[in-house]
Amino acid sequence: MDIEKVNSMDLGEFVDVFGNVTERCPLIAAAVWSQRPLSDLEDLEKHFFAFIDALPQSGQEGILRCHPYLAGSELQRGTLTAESQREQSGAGLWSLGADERLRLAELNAQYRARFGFPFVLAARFSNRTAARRLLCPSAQELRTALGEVKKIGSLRLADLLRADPAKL
Ligand SMILES: NC(=O)N[C@H]1NC(=O)NC1=O
Repeated sequence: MDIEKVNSMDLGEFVDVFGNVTERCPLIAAAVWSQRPLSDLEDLEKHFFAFIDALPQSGQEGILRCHPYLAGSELQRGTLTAESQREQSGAGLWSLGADERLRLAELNAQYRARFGFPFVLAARFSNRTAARRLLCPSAQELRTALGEVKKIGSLRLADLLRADPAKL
């Protein structure tokens, strides 16, 4: 997909295509649409991130709260968004053993209790040092978690832009 195609989309089409670049936050895509014409694909990503950065803390925490738990019940039930399902399954979270699933559920619960939003990690870049984030000061952790939201968004945008426009 090229930038001319992106700039030619009406609001409905744009939100259909880009509405889940930030998980369950189509409002961000709607806001980016009103910034057209976009100069290039980098500009598109920049507007998503600028919107997130400009939100008050309550809005930034709201974005994090729209994310599903990693390896949570939604993954088991198959009720995640298509993107999350792909990312979490691809990172092996679907096939965790019972012990690992329990350990992750405990970490998710501890993290949620400490920070007030779910633990967010770009699962496709996952590594096992992530549990250390539980020990971070809250302001630092909010920045880290939003950085993960942006990594997830970049990967989702890259997938969409690689996609054949004829299939969109
Ligand atoms: N909680 C959380 O990090 N969720 C996610 N991360 C990711 O890469 N896909 C998700 O659904």
